[in-house]
Amino acid sequence: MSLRYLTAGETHGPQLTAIIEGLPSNMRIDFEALNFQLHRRQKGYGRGRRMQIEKDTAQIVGGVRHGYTTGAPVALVVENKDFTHWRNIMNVEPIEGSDEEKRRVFRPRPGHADLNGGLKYNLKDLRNVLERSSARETAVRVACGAIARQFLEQFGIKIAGQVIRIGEIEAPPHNLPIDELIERTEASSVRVVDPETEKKMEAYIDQIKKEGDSIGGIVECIIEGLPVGLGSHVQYDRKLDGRIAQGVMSINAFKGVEVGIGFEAGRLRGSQVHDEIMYNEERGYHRATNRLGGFEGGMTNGMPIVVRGVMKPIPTLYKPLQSVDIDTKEPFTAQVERSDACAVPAASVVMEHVVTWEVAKAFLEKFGGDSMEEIRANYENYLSQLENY
Ligand SMILES: Cc1cc2nc3c(=O)[nH]c(=O)nc-3n(C[C@H](O)[C@H](O)[C@H](O)COP(=O)(O)O)c2cc1C
Ligand SMILES: C=C(O[C@@H]1CC(C(=O)O)=C[C@@H](OP(=O)(O)O)[C@H]1O)C(=O)O
Repeated sequence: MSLRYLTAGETHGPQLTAIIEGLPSNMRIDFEALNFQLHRRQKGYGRGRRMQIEKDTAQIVGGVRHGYTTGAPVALVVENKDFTHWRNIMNVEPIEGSDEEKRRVFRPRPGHADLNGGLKYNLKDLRNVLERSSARETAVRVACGAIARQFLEQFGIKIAGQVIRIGEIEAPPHNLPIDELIERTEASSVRVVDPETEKKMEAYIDQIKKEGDSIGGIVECIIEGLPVGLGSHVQYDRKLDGRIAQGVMSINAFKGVEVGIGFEAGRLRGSQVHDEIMYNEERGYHRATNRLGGFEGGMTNGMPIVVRGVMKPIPTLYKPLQSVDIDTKEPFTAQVERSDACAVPAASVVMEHVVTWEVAKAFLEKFGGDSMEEIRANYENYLSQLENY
């Protein structure tokens, strides 16, 4: 059985819930490290008032005893502190009351799931769509990814993320080692390494917000320390780069994904793109460059994985866009819900964990076992196979 999870819960409901299946037994869970990742997702310049209300922590309610997994499904919940303000609106019982009291949404917001979901599920209160389509759900996706991260870290694998662009402001390229990249982006309000860029991005977000507008950007995830051969060329749905792309595209507001130099590969010649193969005693097989972002044939090639995703601007604007009232069919401006102006730094943390999840899943498929001990033995055996190749 491969690693998988499902989530449930509404953005203004009592909590978000996730069930993870397929984790091995005897894996230590570091609760502090888990909550640190949730905290990282909440930070970031440009977020709205909701993030001041929430104090995300994951409570594990199944599958872990005395700090170690048992091999049973792991269940976890993240509370919505904001629920206290929405208790009546979100009530599962039928309630009397006007549309206003129920906060019924009937003017769909362009760029959101509102209208498509209303039509598809035959829901006349679009709140029944937006409650679930909200990116609030990414809190538990990060929690699941944070557990996957702890699993991979036990094999010396390191994961970093950074913001590459917010609107017109691009972060200058750098060649920092991964530990320094992690340290520098952690200290930045917009998850960049360069303090000058940080200042520019903050001022830019302030300006966009003042104009009642929103802005998107580009984020990058890097994973180092992976062995050759995660994923497979033999079947379309085993190609790990393909699975990562699906994961990234499933994040709210993500409109594109690229691996390594990505779309740039359409402009360059073969001699400028492919990574030449080298060998020496110390490193074994390796590549002179890493333009293909750690993948050939849907498999890892031992170089760091480099994945980028593009996030569109937040759809809810304080100067709302044209829409239609679903009762009267009259033109109207869309309903304004409280909103972020820019969530690109937060989205970079989400993307890290989504990519990490796919990598952990592929790792378990390759070295699968029911306990950490069994997986470690399989892993070491494979490493010696590689060494003797
Ligand atoms: C971390 C994060 C925070 C977000 N915050 C908001 C927000 O405050 N307001 C909003 O309108 N959209 C926000 N979004 C984007 C919407 O959730 C998303 O655009 C919407 O659900 C429609 O999905 P789609 O853009 O993938 O088609 C956020 C997305 C992410 C990843
Ligand atoms: C709650 C989160 O993000 C939310 C994502 C979101 C959306 O439409 O996607 C809309 C906003 O929700 P609200 O209308 O309650 O302010 C964001 O705050 C979160 O990231 O935890």
